[in-house]
Amino acid sequence: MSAATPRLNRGGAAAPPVRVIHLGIGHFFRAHQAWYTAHAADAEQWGIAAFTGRSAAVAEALAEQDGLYTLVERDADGDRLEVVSSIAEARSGSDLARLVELAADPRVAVITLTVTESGYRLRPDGTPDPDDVALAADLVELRRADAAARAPQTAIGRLLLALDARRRADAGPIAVVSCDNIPGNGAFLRTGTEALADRVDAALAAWIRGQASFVSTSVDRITPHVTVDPAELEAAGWADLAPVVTEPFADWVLEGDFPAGRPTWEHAGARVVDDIEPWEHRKLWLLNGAHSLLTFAGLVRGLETVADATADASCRALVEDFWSEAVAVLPAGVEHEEYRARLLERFANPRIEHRLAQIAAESTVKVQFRFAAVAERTLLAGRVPTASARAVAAWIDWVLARAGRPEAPDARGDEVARAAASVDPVAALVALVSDRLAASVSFLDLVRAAGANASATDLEPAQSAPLA
Ligand SMILES: NC(=O)c1ccc[n+]([C@@H]2O[C@H](COP(=O)([O-])OP(=O)(O)OC[C@H]3O[C@@H](n4cnc5c(N)ncnc54)[C@H](O)[C@@H]3O)[C@@H](O)[C@H]2O)c1
Ligand SMILES: O=P(O)(O)OC[C@@H](O)[C@@H](O)[C@H](O)[C@H](O)CO
Repeated sequence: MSAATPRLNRGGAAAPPVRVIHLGIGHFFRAHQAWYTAHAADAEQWGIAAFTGRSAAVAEALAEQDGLYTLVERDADGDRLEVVSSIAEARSGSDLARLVELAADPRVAVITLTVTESGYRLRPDGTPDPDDVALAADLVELRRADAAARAPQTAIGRLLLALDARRRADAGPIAVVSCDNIPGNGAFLRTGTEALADRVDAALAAWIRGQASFVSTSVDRITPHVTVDPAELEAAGWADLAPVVTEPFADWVLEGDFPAGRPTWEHAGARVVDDIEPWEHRKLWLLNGAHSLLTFAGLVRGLETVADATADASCRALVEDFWSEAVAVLPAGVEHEEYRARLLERFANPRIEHRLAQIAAESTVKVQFRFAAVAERTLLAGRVPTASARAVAAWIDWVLARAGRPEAPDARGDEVARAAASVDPVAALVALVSDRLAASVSFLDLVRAAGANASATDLEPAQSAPLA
């Protein structure tokens, strides 16, 4: 950066007033919810106080530039740069005093979250795992008599701290909006939050049941974790410590109530619907399911990006077959042909370097929500789930090939390692994602026929060599 290039700043102008709290300042939040909020018709009334989930680094970078950052919309034939101005404050997640202060402010109307699927630390049905040590430690924190001394570490622990502050301040109802790729994310988060609140304080649990609205969302914008060349920004006239690259496409579908109001996100194209399930299934199965399948099949073939795997005929055939099986269990009336065609274009964008290794993280929960969900419904419909069995086989082949290599984090990694080392790894791994499928001998046969029939101990080291 040249000494003369100014860092982004508001030039003394005020940021919009904080009316939204966000937990988890990742790439996606900055490409999606913060962008929608900046494009609301009433954007000047809706500032976001964004808190990190773990490291404070991005909050420190944003704080140095008044919360502003560059969103680079990367199309196949060029970049479009935009400075997004909706983050009024960026804070470390450990700044609990500010979180509590804001949650107790009646002007704050919405709490959004992007903390990844595993960041909720909940089981797939939303219930907390009684053996989760981090949640157990947060329950101890949240029960401390001295409210000011409570210091929960998990995302849901901090959400409970915020909701309790609001209750104690009698600041009125609030909407809680999960924006992670989890089916029924609103009900999922409500189940976990209420169950944990029951174990903290009956008054808090009752308040949450009466005053907190849990909104479900389907969120869509491919946002890879890539860096931006500082020279590109310098050429535009500014320097930025926290730019984000995303695709031009964006979609947001929401179902639920906002009892204290919300930005007019529909001004930027968001849709509020009565029943989100069809939209959510279409997006999670077709887009995220295909991303996961391209990842497992692509990595074992030595491929590195979504665009590379999409261009590979064998990976593409797996995806097309999985799509055909998945659309057969989508509710009637959900458009899918144009959606599939558009997905292929989005995946093939050669300038979006979406690394398969990024999507490989937390694979177990994704296989459960994406492949196993389609296989179970196909069986229930009386059909043979050949394509979703192939998808599960691709996951198992990838798991077995990378045995002992911990590159892709997985909250269930220990269970996966035990299953992979068992005498029947196919049955044991399928049991991790679906009891129903594990009990189906014909499904296990389909998975084995698709290629997932190695035992972890049979693998030669060379088989794991091409993996990212
Ligand atoms: N990147 C995308 O294309 C995309 C698109 C749609 C939805 N999403 C959803 O957004 C999520 C985040 O994606 P991203 O690209 O922003 O990732 P990221 O790595 O840039 O950010 C993840 C955020 O989650 C927080 N986090 C992670 N683990 C946590 C934990 N255990 N407890 C609390 N906070 C935790 C991190 O601190 C960070 O703020 C995804 O997991 C997915 O559910 C992402
Ligand atoms: O970590 P995941 O698998 O939930 O998400 C990885 C990508 O599939 C995802 O980030 C997509 O790019 C996104 O869901 C597009 O809207």
